[in-house]
Amino acid sequence: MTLAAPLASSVDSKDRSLLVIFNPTAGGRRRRRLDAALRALEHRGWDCELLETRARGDAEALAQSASSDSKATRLLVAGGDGTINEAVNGALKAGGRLPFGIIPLGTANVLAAELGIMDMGEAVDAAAAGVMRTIWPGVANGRNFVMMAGAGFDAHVVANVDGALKKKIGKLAYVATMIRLAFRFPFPLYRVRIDGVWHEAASVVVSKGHFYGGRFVLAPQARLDKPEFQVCLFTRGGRWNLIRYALALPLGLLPKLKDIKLVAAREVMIEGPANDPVQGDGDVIAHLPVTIRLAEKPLTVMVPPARG
Ligand SMILES: Nc1ncnc2c1ncn2[C@@H]1O[C@H](COP(=O)(O)OP(=O)(O)OP(=O)(O)O)[C@@H](O)[C@H]1O
Repeated sequence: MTLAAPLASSVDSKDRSLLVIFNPTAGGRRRRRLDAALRALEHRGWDCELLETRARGDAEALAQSASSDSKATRLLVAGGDGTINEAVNGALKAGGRLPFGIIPLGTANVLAAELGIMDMGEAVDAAAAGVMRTIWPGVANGRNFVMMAGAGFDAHVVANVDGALKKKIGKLAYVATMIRLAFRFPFPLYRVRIDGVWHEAASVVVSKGHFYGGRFVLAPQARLDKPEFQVCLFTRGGRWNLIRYALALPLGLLPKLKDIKLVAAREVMIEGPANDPVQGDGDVIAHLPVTIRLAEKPLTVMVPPARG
C-alpha cells in the first residue's frame, strides 16, 4: 500500500479548497446527505465549491476541466459508481493532477467499500484528513474503470437494469433483472486471452478491487493499488450454474467453487458475440471485442485515516 501524504491538519489553509462534483440523481436523490457532508467539511476549514451534473457525461467534462484549470487542491465526487467512473475518466484525460475523494451517494457504492469508506463520517474524514493512496485503474477499449469490467451475464444485467426501478428499490433492481434475463439469456461462450493464453468462459469479470455487487468478495487477491488484474472466469453457463453462482456470492463461497477460475493478469482480451456489452464499474463502457489493460498512470485517492 502506498501511504504518503500529510494529514489535513498540516495542510496550509490556502490549500484547503475542494471542488465537489455532485450527481443529484444518484441513489434516488440524496441532497440532504451531501449538505451535511459539506457542512462538516466547511466546519473543518475546507472551502467547498459545488458543481452539479445535469446529464450523463457532465461529471467527466467537469472533472476534466477541474483537473486542468481549477485552483482547487482536491476533487470530491458525490454520487454513485457510475458518476465516479465518469469523473475518473475526465480526471485521467487531464493528467490526474488532483487527489480524488468520494462522497458515496449511489446504490451499490462498491468503490467506497473498497476504499474503507463505510459511512458519511468516514467519507468526510477521508476528504478532510485522510491519507493518499495510489490506485491503478484499468482501461477497456479506451474507457477507464476502477473496480471491475466484465462481459457475459453480469454485463447484460447492467445493460438491461431499469434506471427508474433502481431509484425505487435500489440493489433489488439488479436481482429482478437477473431473474428476468435468466429465462431468455442464450449463455454464449466467451473466448478470453489472459496474458497470451486463451481460455473459455460463460462469463468473465476482470477485477481491480476484491468486492463485487456491494461488499461481496469475488476476487480475494485483487487490490486497487496493485498494477494487475484478477480475472474471474465463470466456466459453466446455463440457468442452474447461474443460480449456484448467485447463491455462492453472498455466502462468500464463490471464489472457492471448482468451476470458478481466478487468474492474475496484466492484459486481457475478450471475444464473443459482436457488440455484446462490456460493463465497467456498473455501467456499459464498451462492446466486444474488448482489450483490457492497466492505465498508463495511477490515480491518487483519499482514504480515511487509519484508526488508532
Ligand atoms: N444529472 C444527471 N442526470 C441524469 N443522469 C446523470 C446525471 N449525472 C450523472 N448521471 C448518470 O447517472 C448514472 C448513474 O449514476 P450513479 O452511478 O452515480 O448512481 P447510481 O446508479 O444510483 O449508483 P451506483 O452506480 O452506485 O449503483 C451515471 O452513469 C451518470 O452518467
